[in-house]
Amino acid sequence: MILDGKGLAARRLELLKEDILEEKLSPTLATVIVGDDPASHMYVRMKHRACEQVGINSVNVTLPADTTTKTVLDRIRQLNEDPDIDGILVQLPLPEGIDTESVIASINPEKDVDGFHPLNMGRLMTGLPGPRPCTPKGIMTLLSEYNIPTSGKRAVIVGRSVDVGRPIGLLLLHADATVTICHSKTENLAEITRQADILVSAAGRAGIITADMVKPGESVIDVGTNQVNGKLCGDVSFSEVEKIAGAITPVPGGVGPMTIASLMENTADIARNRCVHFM
Ligand SMILES: Nc1nc(=O)c2c([nH]1)NC[C@@H]1CN(c3ccc(C(=O)N[C@@H](CCC(=O)O)C(=O)O)cc3)C=[N+]21
Repeated sequence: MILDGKGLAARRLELLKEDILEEKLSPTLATVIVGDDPASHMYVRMKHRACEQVGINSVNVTLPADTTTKTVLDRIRQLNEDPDIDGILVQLPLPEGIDTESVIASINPEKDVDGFHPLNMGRLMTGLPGPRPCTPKGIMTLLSEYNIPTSGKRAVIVGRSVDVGRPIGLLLLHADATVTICHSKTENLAEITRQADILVSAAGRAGIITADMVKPGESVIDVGTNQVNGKLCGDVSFSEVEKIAGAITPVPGGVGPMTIASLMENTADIARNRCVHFM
């Protein structure tokens, strides 16, 4: 079965649009992009398009690639203090020379739509409510909407990034999965991935998940967004793994659109709660 992230995300955006109207919310998302990386600009444009679709206002701040960390921090302070801004998203990766950790830590945690602020990472770790990182949240929505069980199941994650690998591990753990996080130093990777009921690949290496690494019936979630000869492809060798997996997400059309849907949901949640729910 192919897991249709694109279709599910579209349905969720429709529902969110109705909720925003009914609840008379007027959320505003601010995006901050530093430099001129074409992929980053494309992603930010997609986020603004989604905002338009659901009735979220959006503003963008673009800073030149040679901006100093201090200038980025100053702009974020302005957005933090602006009562008209509900959510702040700093598009990653930031150009070399900018202190990403300080930038993320400077975002008001109440406006942190990505859930990347250390306080919100702590809330995720402990299971307290808070905004959850968008890609992991989108994956959990996809699993639950397709009734793919997690409780007692073996989840194997390939990749230990702070934005995907680690937080999806925690969300799956909170959902009572038995979680293994693999990475570039893992020995006998195929042996481990073959034991999974749910395999999440967030390694960022095209084609690293091959048919021999997947057991029949396994659910395979592909987070890869790799450019290969100008074409977007995932971490999974789709054509061979599709025949073995019980369920699999395509790239494009799988996790990517769910990430954007989660971002819209987080932005609306922040507008609803405004310092209440997350504290
Ligand atoms: N602060 C921050 N938050 C992020 O959430 C964040 C980020 N920085 N930096 C980059 C990554 C990447 N990311 C994607 C979002 C949507 C698609 C997506 O919708 N992709 C489409 C295809 C797009 C295409 O056609 O190229 C799909 O998979 O179907 C992909 C990747 C969010 N990220």
